[in-house]
Amino acid sequence: MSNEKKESVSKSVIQIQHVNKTFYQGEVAFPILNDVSFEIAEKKLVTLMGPSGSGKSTLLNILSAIESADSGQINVFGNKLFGANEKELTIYRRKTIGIVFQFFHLFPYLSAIDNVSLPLYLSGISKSVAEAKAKDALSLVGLSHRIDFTPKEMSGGEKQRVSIARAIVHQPKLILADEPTGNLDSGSSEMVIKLFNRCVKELDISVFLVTHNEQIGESGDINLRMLDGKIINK
Ligand SMILES: Nc1ncnc2c1ncn2[C@@H]1O[C@H](COP(=O)(O)OP(=O)(O)OP(=O)(O)O)[C@@H](O)[C@H]1O
Repeated sequence: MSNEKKESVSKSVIQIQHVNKTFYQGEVAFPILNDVSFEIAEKKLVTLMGPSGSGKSTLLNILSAIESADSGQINVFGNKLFGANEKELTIYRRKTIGIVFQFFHLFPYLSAIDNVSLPLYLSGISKSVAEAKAKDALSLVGLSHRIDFTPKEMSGGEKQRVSIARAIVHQPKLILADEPTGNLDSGSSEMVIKLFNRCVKELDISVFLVTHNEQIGESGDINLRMLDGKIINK
């Protein structure tokens, strides 16, 4: 192996090798991921585009440890997901990743600061420390003036910024986002993408996002394309 090759492998923080996933309806098999392999270096904004049904969310759900692969190797920041037990996956979800959803998944009757601090609090951090960290995260996404507002009192863009604050509050290594701008107007979408770029450049958090938006899909450091359960560019 050349030095150059060694260097690129050692700096890869997402390594996916020969991943397969099939869903079944009764006896009928639907292969969704077909021998997916790729590697991503650290501190990158990665976009993933592809036609509806091509397997993007399935791949993201596997990286999020929401779904498991049928076979293959999945190594994310040193966490080997394939074959990991539930305890290891819980620690991975708590420490290594933050998730951002298209429809925010915030508690509608809790304030922004409670939405962001709750996961920390539930993981055993004291309420005062959790709230201090949540305030910092909300300040980072430009919502210091909205910490006591509930999602019901916020715009879509503000709600997505709260969910980004929740995703970064525990200082994860990787944000996984499924259509994070799919429910937003163009101004709010731009702000969300700018925030993700700041996560990469200022906080050293990698971002892996699925999008249907061509412009966003071209704007990453790495722009992957999926077709029929395969990554067709790397
Ligand atoms: N839990 C499941 N059980 C059965 N089939 C599933 C399951 N999850 C996804 N599928 C099927 O797998 C295929 C790929 O779904 P997936 O959500 O990964 O595609 P996608 O590329 O993200 O599509 P979209 O852009 O429409 O969100 C679809 O045909 C879907 O119906």
